[in-house]
Amino acid sequence: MMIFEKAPAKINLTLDVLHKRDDGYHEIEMIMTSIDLADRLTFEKTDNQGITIVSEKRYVPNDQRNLAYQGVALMREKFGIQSGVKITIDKQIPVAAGLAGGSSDAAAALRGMNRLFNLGQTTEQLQQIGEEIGSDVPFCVSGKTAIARGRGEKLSTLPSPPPCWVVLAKPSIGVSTKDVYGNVNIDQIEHPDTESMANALRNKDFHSLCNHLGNVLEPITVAMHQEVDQIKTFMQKQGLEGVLMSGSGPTVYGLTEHLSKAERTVNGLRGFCQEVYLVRALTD
Ligand SMILES: C[C@@](CO)(OP(=O)(O)O)[C@H](O)COP(=O)(O)OP(=O)(O)OC[C@H]1O[C@@H](n2ccc(N)nc2=O)[C@H](O)[C@@H]1O
Ligand SMILES: Nc1ncnc2c1ncn2[C@@H]1O[C@H](COP(=O)(O)OP(=O)(O)O)[C@@H](O)[C@H]1O
Repeated sequence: MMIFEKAPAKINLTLDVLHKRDDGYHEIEMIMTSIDLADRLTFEKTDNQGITIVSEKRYVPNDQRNLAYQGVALMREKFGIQSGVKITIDKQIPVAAGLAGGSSDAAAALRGMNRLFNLGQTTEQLQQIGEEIGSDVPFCVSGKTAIARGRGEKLSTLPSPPPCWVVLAKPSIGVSTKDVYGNVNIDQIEHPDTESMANALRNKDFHSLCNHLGNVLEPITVAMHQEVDQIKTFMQKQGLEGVLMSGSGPTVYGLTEHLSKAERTVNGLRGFCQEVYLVRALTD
């Protein structure tokens, strides 16, 4: 039997840092939403006892560094599963981009193992297991739209955005999430208005949504990499209604209701940025 799981990317509509915790992590409050850009994974039992990863993309790790591998390994350990598992990953989400591609693959692995071995775990139970792998994994188990607190693992669902186009551009630079959080200066933060964003979603108000986008990590990543600002400025000049960096970056996204505007922006971005995508927000 082969199990198929789709693993969508996320973008941050808001990301606020509240304070630094004693465990070294930051207490955050953020609204995330899934987008129609997804990896595709399959899971099947094998006769040997190991975990095998097959991917056409050479930059996807094929051992325990892979978050999907970690998801399968954790489920095998928790439920005493002896059988080997083969994972295939059709990687579509750019890596180390602020789009939670690895976390979404890990979440797909938890769902996939649950189905492959009939483990009967609820979404909440899988989210709890996901916490052990990474802060974004619990959200990715169910995806859609949610506000996340704590380290990112305490979730409440929200209505998804009204239909819109999402233009994504990832400059070819590497950003370390650890370094970005390390440069947060709590006293100088301009906090996003998270409650107004939640209301914009409840009211399906696209313009209010665009006006309340905010990410406190954005100025930190911009200070390290001016390419991020260059993309932001370009998207704004093209008239995209809301423009923001996702997560710790470096991917920048722009939102619009108008396909022609989105396509024009994509064509322009391709002149100076290699990784550009045009997708839709996932609606309820
Ligand atoms: C910024 C966000 C927003 O969604 O996403 P991405 O940019 O990765 O998409 C997340 O908070 C990224 O969480 P995640 O990718 O799981 O980070 P982890 O590997 O758990 O942590 C990497 C490092 O970042 C710092 N870290 C992470 C999360 C957090 N709430 N506070 C922190 O201080 C810690 O120093 C940690 O060692
Ligand atoms: N299945 C996977 N897909 C992508 N990256 C992975 C995966 N497993 C582990 N990684 C590693 O995780 C790191 C973060 O990748 P990713 O989750 O794409 O970034 P982000 O959290 O910024 O969106 C990268 O260094 C990558 O090598």
